Amino acid sequence: MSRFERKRTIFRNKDALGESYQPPEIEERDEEIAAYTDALQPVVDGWEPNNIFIYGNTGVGKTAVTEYLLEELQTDIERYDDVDLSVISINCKTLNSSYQVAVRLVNELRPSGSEISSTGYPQQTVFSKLYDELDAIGGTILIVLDEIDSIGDRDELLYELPRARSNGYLETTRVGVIGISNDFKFREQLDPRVQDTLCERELQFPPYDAAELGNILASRADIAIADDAYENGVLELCAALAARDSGSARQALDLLRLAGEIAESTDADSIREDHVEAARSKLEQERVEEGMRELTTHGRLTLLAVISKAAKDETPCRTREIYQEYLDLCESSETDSLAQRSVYNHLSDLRMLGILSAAENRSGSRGNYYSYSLNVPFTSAIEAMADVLYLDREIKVIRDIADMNDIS
Ligand SMILES: Nc1ncnc2c1ncn2[C@@H]1O[C@H](COP(=O)(O)OP(=O)(O)OP(=O)(O)O)[C@@H](O)[C@H]1O
Repeated sequence: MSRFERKRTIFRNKDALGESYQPPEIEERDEEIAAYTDALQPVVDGWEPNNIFIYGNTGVGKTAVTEYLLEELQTDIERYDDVDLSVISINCKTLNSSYQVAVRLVNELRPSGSEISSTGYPQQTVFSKLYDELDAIGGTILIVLDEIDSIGDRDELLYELPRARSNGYLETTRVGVIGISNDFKFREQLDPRVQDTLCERELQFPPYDAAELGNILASRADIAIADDAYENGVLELCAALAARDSGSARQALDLLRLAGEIAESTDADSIREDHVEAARSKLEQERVEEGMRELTTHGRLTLLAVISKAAKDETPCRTREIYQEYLDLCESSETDSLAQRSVYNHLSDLRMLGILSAAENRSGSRGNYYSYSLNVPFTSAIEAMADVLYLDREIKVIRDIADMNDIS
């Protein structure tokens, strides 16, 4: 028997559950699509395009809907000879200033071999090069800037680009910017003049609920999963778990894909609910581990202090109690401890990462305070910690206490 053999019992087209797959149909976004279509109408009519700003949490279809609609727009517009549309899409994730975004755009537009270097020019020179490239193309150009918040406060390009024509930098070309972001604060932080232009049309994409995620999963499962290869209730469970956590279609699809992989690797004939549960705890653990990789030693010790309180069944608990636990851990691991204020900051970071949750309590004259709990299952948290912290003795004690208290 050969070592590698094809397994196709579970998946018909596994790529259809992957990140780069563009679904042929978009489910559950009719209202957003209608508003988006309306915002794009001037392109069809041959007028100056609107600048559009799309925002919403991660995984709610901002990119998928944009790609889908722009493809339809490009097809439909072929009927009109007097409109010449080009679309340039870039992801700004690794580009954290106007300068870098402008360089990337210039290089996207230039033939290979004549790209410009990413350093060494005055910003206005790069902008002028960009205008030259845009003017050379002519017609209408839509520039999609995904994860636009990465640009930070060096956002001059977002002010200049939409005004380039009225300021005489562009003669023949009409430019529209489509900015996409999952950072709600970004819009507020923009220079008001940038806000006015960039957010000419704003579209918010809300998180999906369980029923919507169920429909998205059902239509994707038709393409991705073999006939009869998932049991009743599996899609609903993936949808419910993702809806409860984030409302993200990406999370729901990831759960289904991983559940399928687990079913496949255990030679099951179909995906069952226990595969979904296993996938959930694996993904959760990955999320905790990913968050923890970013933490400093003291961030990890702070988290371990909360885990230790959870093992004793003493969460939610206040900063001061967590701090005491942290001091004990520092002492037993012979690590110099930080002041309470710093531990407080670590608790906030852990909360931002979604590893901890915090409830605000009112305590009358002494003001409000937070009580913290783990926001992930105890087992995922302690296992992830065991992988990154070399505190075998302390971790074993915490596990024993958790066993005694039936915490899992
Ligand atoms: N309404 C939908 N119908 C079908 N598939 C969807 C829908 N919404 C999202 N998806 C799928 O979910 C995944 C995540 O969607 P997408 O990348 O569009 O999210 P996003 O809002 O752009 O997230 P981020 O802010 O993280 O980039 C993709 O695989 C996409 O195909």
